[in-house]
Amino acid sequence: ITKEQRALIKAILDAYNRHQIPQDVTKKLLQEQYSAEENFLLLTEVATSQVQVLVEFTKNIPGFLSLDREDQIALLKGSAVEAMFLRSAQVLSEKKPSGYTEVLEERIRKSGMSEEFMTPMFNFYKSIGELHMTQEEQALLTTITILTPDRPYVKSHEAVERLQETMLDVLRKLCVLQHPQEPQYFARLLGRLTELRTLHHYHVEMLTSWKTNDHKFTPLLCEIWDV
Ligand SMILES: Nc1ccc(C(=O)O[C@H]2C[C@H]3CC[C@@H]2C3)cc1
Repeated sequence: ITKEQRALIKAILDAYNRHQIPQDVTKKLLQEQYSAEENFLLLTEVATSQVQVLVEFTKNIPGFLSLDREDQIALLKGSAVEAMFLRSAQVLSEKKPSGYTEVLEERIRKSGMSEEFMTPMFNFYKSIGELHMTQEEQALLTTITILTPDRPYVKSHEAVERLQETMLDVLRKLCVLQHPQEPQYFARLLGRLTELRTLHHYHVEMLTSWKTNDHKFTPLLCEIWDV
């Protein structure tokens, strides 16, 4: 790993750790009473807060702000769902003593979300948990998801691809260093990105079913997901 790559890892990890869901949102998850309506409202708050965190994190990805402005928006809109599930999977798989993960899982299960969506989502959470990713790997994998060149409406495909390749190169080297006994570890991480895309598809259906049952979204969620 070169000096520049070490600096890149540090910049991305700092940004990833600096932008987390605010305490007041996680506290609410623990305190509010349980009902499908209340759980849905809390999930809406979690999702909204995760999108805000995602936007702030993305702005700190070295090179992102030098991309074409419209492409920056296209990348954010195209990756929001995947970055959100990646982050919530990482949060849920850290068995924190705060009981936050159990409560979030409980509220997700009782939020009026359809069964057919819940199963793939919790399978994904489990598969992320089994990887025992380091903080750097989590931050880099999220960055790679955001810098996916083939999102809808991305114009300068090559510019995004160059940036993503830089991150993929760093992650590959990091995996070799941090998981020497698992030569396939890097490939397994990238395999999670494929699983994320199927979740993305389920998510669109989940949003539509919530919308048709007149569930309220925040303006930010409506804007980022065009609902
Ligand atoms: N009004 C909405 C509420 C929640 C979501 C959502 O995607 O929730 C995700 C955030 C994390 C908790 C459930 C999943 C993972 C979308 C619209």
